[in-house]
Amino acid sequence: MATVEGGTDGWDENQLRKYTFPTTQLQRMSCKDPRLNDVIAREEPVVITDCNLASSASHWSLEYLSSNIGNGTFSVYESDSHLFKYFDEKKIPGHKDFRPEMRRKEMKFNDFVALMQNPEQRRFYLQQPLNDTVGPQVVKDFLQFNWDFAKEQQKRNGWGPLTSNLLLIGMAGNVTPCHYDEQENLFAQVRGYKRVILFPPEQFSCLYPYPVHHPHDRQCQVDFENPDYERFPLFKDVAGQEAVLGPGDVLFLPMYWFHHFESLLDGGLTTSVTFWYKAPPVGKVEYPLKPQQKVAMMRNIEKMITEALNDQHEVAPFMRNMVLGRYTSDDL
Ligand SMILES: O=C(O)CCC(=O)C(=O)O
Ligand SMILES: [Fe+2]
Repeated sequence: MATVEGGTDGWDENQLRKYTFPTTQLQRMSCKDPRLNDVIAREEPVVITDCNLASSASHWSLEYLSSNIGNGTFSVYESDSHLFKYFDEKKIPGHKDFRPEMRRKEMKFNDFVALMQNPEQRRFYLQQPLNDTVGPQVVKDFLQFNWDFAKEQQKRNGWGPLTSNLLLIGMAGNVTPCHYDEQENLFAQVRGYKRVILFPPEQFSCLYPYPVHHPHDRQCQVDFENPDYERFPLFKDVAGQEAVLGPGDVLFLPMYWFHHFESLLDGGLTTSVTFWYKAPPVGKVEYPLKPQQKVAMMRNIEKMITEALNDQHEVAPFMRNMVLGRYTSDDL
């Protein structure tokens, strides 16, 4: 089989894309480190280096998967560029002029393998939740994930149920642009190297997520490769935390943290598996509110206004009327 697979023997700086904003290194910690539980409890991101969460999948090459993953269908995105900017298909009908930059195709795993071997300059990204169509060997690997570790974190932190394990197989250089999700995530890097850049929920105003009614809800509007500082002036103040995740690394990605992922340039394929958990139930509210609670509040208020107006074109003027000149300075 052609050597499109990612390696295991490291990476160098030239494989990272270049951006304008500063970053610091994200903390890395052993799962035996007594500080780890407190870090996760404080909802701080961390790279866990040795918890073997999905190590039983480390042999998931294309060849192995094509023989063992079964005959189910897989969602494979094709993009016009290296950017795979997610959109919510349910929100397109209200946005007649919306033209997604990527398309979803449903195919058998072997069709994806064929595309990987002869991509003809095209860009693809497989993103499919693991389900019960997988073959018995893959079920065995799945059962050997370190569920003890995952369940311990779920219990300790009061997370809700596991909702899905998304299998991601991406081509070198693919980018998932900056967005936030509404679930807790243990993100297991299985094969190849992926860089992640994170921004805390307090940087909401620097990152300018789309309106909630837009198909790109939860995604940042700012183009990291060519920021428009006139439209998005506070992007000048953004500062990230970054890490390169290699095989065996697990990122704890707290809910509402903004994240950008890139499969390293010239690094071959990358394979990752997410462990997404529902948020803990809302307990007793304590003040001051946490930044992520404020982001959740803004979403809820925006949703309520959008629903009540029943016409998304009315949302922007309504919000401007409410805020501009009345809440634009701290003096009043
Ligand atoms: O790995 C990627 O490209 C995107 C992953 C992601 O956005 C997530 O796990 O929430
Ligand atoms: Fe995400």
